[in-house]
Amino acid sequence: MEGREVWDGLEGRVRRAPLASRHPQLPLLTSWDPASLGYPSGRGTALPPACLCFSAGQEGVLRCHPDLAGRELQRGELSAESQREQSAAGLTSLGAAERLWLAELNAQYRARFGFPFVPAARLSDRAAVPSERVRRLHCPPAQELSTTLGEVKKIGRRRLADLLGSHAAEP
Ligand SMILES: NC(=O)N[C@H]1NC(=O)NC1=O
Repeated sequence: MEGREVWDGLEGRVRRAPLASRHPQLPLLTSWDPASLGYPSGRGTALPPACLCFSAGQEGVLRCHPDLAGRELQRGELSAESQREQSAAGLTSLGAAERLWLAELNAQYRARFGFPFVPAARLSDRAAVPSERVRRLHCPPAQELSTTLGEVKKIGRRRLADLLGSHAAEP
């Protein structure tokens, strides 16, 4: 199957599926590897709209992500996917003190790097999130950008696997 056909087959589902909170296709498209889903690889460039999102820049992709246990969660504005992921990490049931502490860490992180702290929440938990954030706060910016893009790929891969009912999300 050609990449174009793969895209045509997926497009309807992708358009309907919010794979990021505010910009539906971004994490999916940053992470889409046809081979991981059993499609032929090496055809990525045949997925035309897929690359357009990069015009926003890599940091732009990261800024689409809501803070963990942040304002969107408090206001009930998370996408169903983010809600599930943050819930899986135990972040939807924090006490007020813990929430305030995380908000402070979020703010410090964003002030240093210019984008939100993004871990794949489904692979983390309530204890690991703050300690990982403290650790990453001290990383060099270029390394942190690369780490964060890697996390976005993990999020997108898992959301896509959910969407397709696939178990091809590892790692
Ligand atoms: N900031 C951040 O990591 N947001 C997210 N991560 C994740 O797995 N789901 C999110 O909403």
